[in-house]
Amino acid sequence: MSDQQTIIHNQDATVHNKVVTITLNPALDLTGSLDTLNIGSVSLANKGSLHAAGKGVNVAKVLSDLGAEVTVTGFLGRDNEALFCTLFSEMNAQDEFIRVDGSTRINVKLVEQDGQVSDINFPGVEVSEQAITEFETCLFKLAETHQFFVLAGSLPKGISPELCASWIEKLHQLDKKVIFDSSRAALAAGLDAHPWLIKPNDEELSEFVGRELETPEACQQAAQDLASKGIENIVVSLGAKGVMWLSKDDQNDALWRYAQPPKMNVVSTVGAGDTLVAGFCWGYMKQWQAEQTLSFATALSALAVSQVGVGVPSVQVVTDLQKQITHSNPISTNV
Ligand SMILES: Nc1ncnc2c1ncn2[C@@H]1O[C@H](COP(=O)(O)OP(=O)(O)OP(=O)(O)O)[C@@H](O)[C@H]1O
Ligand SMILES: O=P(O)(O)OC[C@@]1(O)O[C@H](CO)[C@@H](O)[C@@H]1O
Repeated sequence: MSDQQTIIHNQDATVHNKVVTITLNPALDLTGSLDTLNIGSVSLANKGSLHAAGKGVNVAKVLSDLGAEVTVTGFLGRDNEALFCTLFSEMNAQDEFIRVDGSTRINVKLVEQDGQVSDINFPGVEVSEQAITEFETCLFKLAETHQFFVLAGSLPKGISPELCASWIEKLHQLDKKVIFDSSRAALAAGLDAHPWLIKPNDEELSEFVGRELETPEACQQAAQDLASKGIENIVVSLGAKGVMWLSKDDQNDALWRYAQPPKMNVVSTVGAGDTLVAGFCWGYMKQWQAEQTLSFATALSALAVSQVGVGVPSVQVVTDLQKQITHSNPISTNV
């Protein structure tokens, strides 16, 4: 890493320990483990679990395990909030979720013995105008005392992609670091709102650019097209193949870094992307050098696939895994 890149990565002098995660459409994840899923007939689950989740909640759990002071917000159904409240209290998180009428959705995750996961994600509760106003007040109050915001997951009924994008833009105008991880229309609208870091997976990137991305070079080209929108960090996750990260240096040159995890014993990949996001956020909060952030986040996410649900069972295991991450040379081109 050149001195200049180190300076760019470390340009914020303050070390941060506080972060806000925003989950507009949280979920209770009902995970069932099966030998094989029989589509169109009966499948028997060997075991099951129900836990509080949703992308931003998962990111919050990982950051909290790492030692961050986490505030969680978004919209939560009043009728089945108990598992969320228990989790937030275990995490010692500040609960700023706006309560809305109805029940938070239950998403079904069917994990087969070979690690393949079938996700059935439901739409979620309807959010009223009044709840939106309450949320906006809460969000911009939190902006008075926080620098890092992670907005992750899909949108519930009542929140348009444009409204979500307007929150990202406003946080950007306030000079906040917004990490944005969504998909489909929400991702498309949010990309024009100057998020500071995005983490599409290769499929989401392909859907956004409207073409197949069969090689790392094709993914890189698509990400470079996005960089022209003024997004500082584009992290493309590639499942078992690892991570590609595009950032810019002072000369407006694109700088690519790549990290590949070792082969893992896959139990469930649900939440691996959220764990990667949390790892990047933590590296920035701790002002680590870029290579350290990348290898840590990659190791953290690789470890996540060896368990059901998210969380950091041992930082030592992450550190050991970090030593097994391989990197290719960064590619430097003009954006
Ligand atoms: N089979 C695997 N083996 C090792 N590491 C993995 C595996 N799958 C995922 N990872 C790690 O987790 C990261 C995120 O995974 P992935 O690209 O599947 O994200 P995602 O599609 O956003 O995941 P999610 O299921 O949480 O939405 C990868 O970049 C990689 O570092
Ligand atoms: O419908 P969204 O918000 O895109 O995704 C929701 C979700 O699949 O994401 C998490 C895993 O990343 C799960 O905990 C949750 O069920």
